[in-house]
Amino acid sequence: MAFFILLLIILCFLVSVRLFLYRTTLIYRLKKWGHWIEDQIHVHQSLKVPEFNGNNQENLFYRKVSTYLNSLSTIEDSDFTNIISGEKPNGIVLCLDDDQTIHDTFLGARVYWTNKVEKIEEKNLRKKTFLLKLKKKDKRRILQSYIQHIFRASEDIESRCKELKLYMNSETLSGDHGSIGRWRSVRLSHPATLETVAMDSDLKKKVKSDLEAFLKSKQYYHRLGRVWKRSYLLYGPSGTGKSSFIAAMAKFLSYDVYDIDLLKIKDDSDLKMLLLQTTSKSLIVVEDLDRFISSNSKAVSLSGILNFMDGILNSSCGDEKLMVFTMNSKEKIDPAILRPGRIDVHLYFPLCNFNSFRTLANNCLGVKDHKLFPQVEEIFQTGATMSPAEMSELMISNRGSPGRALRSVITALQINVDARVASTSTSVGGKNGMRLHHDGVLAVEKSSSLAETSSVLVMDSSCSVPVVKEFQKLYGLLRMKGSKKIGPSDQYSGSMERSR
Ligand SMILES: Nc1ncnc2c1ncn2[C@@H]1O[C@H](COP(=O)(O)OP(=O)(O)OP(=O)(O)O)[C@@H](O)[C@H]1O
Ligand SMILES: [Mg+2]
Repeated sequence: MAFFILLLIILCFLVSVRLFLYRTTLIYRLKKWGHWIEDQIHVHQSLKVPEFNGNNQENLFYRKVSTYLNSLSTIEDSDFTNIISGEKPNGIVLCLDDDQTIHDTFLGARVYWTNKVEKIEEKNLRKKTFLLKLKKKDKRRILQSYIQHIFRASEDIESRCKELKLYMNSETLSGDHGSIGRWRSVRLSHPATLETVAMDSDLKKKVKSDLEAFLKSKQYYHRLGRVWKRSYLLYGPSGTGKSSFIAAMAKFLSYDVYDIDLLKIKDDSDLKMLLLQTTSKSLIVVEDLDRFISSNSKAVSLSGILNFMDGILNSSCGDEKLMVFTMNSKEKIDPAILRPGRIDVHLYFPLCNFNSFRTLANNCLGVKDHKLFPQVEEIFQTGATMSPAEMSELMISNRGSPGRALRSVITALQINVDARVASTSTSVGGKNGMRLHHDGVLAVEKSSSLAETSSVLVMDSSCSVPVVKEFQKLYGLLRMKGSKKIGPSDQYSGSMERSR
């Protein structure tokens, strides 16, 4: 009997010790000391994974390690860490703090990762490196397969929750000799998709299949000894969807976007440095190239731009890149810029026609057909037109009533016709077409007419100024009416975010 009582007392004691250990930090401290003692008796080796390599190119392995470490459960159990908001609403993501160390185990070996950050105050830069520390005896056994494991795990995570990024280049700081960390990124949140951009449906199909063919042709490009890249020129009047189309292409391909602001570039070598830091599977965008060229900026030379377009520079930092240039007009552009090989696909973005009107009516008003459609079609046949941006603005501000929205479109088109009739400018009628270039490259060219019509509308001040004024009056009127019915809480700015 006494034996059983003794056993019970011992059991109770052990349970209370266990409870005590687990309810306090004691067990945690004991484990930590155990690991510390073990670490002291082993020889360790350290390996650095810097963010940039010697040529200031981004080290792709650094990004993989970052994705991998931020997904480890040990980051959750660490003493402290950073919490940032994730892509999903109310979602959070944990990420390592500066100089924070966490551990990982692989094939029974314990390794340590430290997020080393060196601040260079005068250049306002942060030099980042991941430091891997592991036992020398484990190195030969696990290192190769551990690195493979990191690649596989990070690719898996990236494909599961790929969040597209929009990178923008920042100003060069005076005295800055490198371009480390000049790209600033935000989440690509532009809502446009290839489905929502109003565009001729055959053309959209051709662009889609061109993009898909590009994705599949890695072997082909390599066999030809060519850099795996493709260049698009998107040109057309303002507000016709060029920037929206870039965002749509990025989403379709699942590519990040690097939006290069040439005005923030110091010289040709600065442009080269920035390009070296772009990653593969990305869209490299230069908006309003015509405006930059006509500004006669001395910072970037024509040969700097041509080299960039040739993709020579990019070949050293991984390929699978799509370059996109936008222009309002390519008329005054040096033909060297536009030659095949530099620009593979020319895509013209026209002002609205009846088909694009139908797509916009469906997108903005949810209306596939309406009794006012024949009237709209008739007025388009007289040569009236306006940009999709203006048309969608009218529809969105009157979205409470499709009938009112369509009437406002008819009135705006009528104003446009009247202004054109009043104008002394002459324009020729016709249609836009798409054609295949002699080298088999898909090209959509503005053929004579509507393109001419649009250039008269956009560029001839004698008619565009009254049109703009009339539109402003009309928008004002419609907004007032709209706001009375819809109410202030339902106001909508009507303009989509630009992809910059
Ligand atoms: N083809 C289109 N289909 C759908 N929406 C369009 C289209 N064109 C323009 N829009 C709408 O008009 C707005 C402006 O378009 P966007 O910025 O893409 O035009 P852009 O051609 O890049 O103009 P800019 O030459 O002035 O930069 C966007 O919010 C977009 O919703
Ligand atoms: Mg634009």
